[in-house]
Amino acid sequence: MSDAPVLAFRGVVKRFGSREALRGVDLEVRRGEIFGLLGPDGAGKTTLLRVGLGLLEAEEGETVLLGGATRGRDRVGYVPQRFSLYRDLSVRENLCLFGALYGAKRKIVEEKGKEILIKTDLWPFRDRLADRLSGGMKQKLALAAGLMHRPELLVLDEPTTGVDPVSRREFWELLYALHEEGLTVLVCTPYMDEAELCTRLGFLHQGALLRAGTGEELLSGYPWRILEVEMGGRDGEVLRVPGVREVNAFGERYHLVTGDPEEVRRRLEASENGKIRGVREIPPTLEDLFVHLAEEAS
Ligand SMILES: Nc1ncnc2c1ncn2[C@@H]1O[C@H](COP(=O)(O)OP(=O)(O)OP(=O)(O)O)[C@@H](O)[C@H]1O
Repeated sequence: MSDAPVLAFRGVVKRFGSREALRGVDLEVRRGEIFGLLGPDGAGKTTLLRVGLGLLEAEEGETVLLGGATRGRDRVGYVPQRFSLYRDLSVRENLCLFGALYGAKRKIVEEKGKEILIKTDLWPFRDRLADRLSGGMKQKLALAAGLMHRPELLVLDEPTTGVDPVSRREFWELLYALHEEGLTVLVCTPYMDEAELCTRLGFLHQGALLRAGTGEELLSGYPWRILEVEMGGRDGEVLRVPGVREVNAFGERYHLVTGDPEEVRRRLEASENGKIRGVREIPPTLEDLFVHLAEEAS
């Protein structure tokens, strides 16, 4: 049964009153992957994780955690979105508390805590109050707490939201190191750059899973081509020549979505717009794909 999914959702529907937060989600998270659940605020990511962990009950469908093992939840580490640690306890005290909650003996808890604090580079800060840690360190401590009972599956809800870029990178390096050691990871994020770090991805939009697959698989299904235009100034409107389906701004660079880049390039050149500094075709990104899927679904 080793290739049975670690977590499976089948036709899951979750309603809050008349609002359908999950609309028939089918998804499998397999052992050994870093599965990234992507979607904007309100897409249903947190709800899906909670249903998967049995913290919320779905109205329809089923979820199977670790093949339906009894006490399966004890084999999962959950790092919720909001900081869930005790601010008036030190880093080490927080970890010991989490370890004790899982019933391990004090000596084992302390040894395990030390090992995890070293692994997460928090050992030098072990006596600092949790409240006095930076945002990035708080998130690492929340992660450390989620590891205290040696889970097989680690579930993280937007762990790097509001964390600075350097700490975000460090956090992902840590996730990779844990993954190398055999941990399966399910992480949800609104950040497209983090999507590229996952081994497989699912796009959630208004409670529906639009697609799942590796980045490569997903991008191979993108039906359009992208022209990137460098502009001297911000004026995307002048780029709406015939043949352009969409204009997306990235600062002073614009991505034009089109089925015919050669024709659009000719038209832009013929327009003799002095602000256009350069036009080149680039491969579509996951962000281009997600915008496309979201529009198609709306
Ligand atoms: N306890 C609740 N009661 C009522 N509505 C809820 C509840 N929890 C979530 N919702 C609604 O369900 C939808 C999905 O919310 P969810 O928190 O799962 O989204 P999300 O993708 O995790 O976004 P965010 O990043 O904002 O948390 C939203 O419309 C939200 O308002």
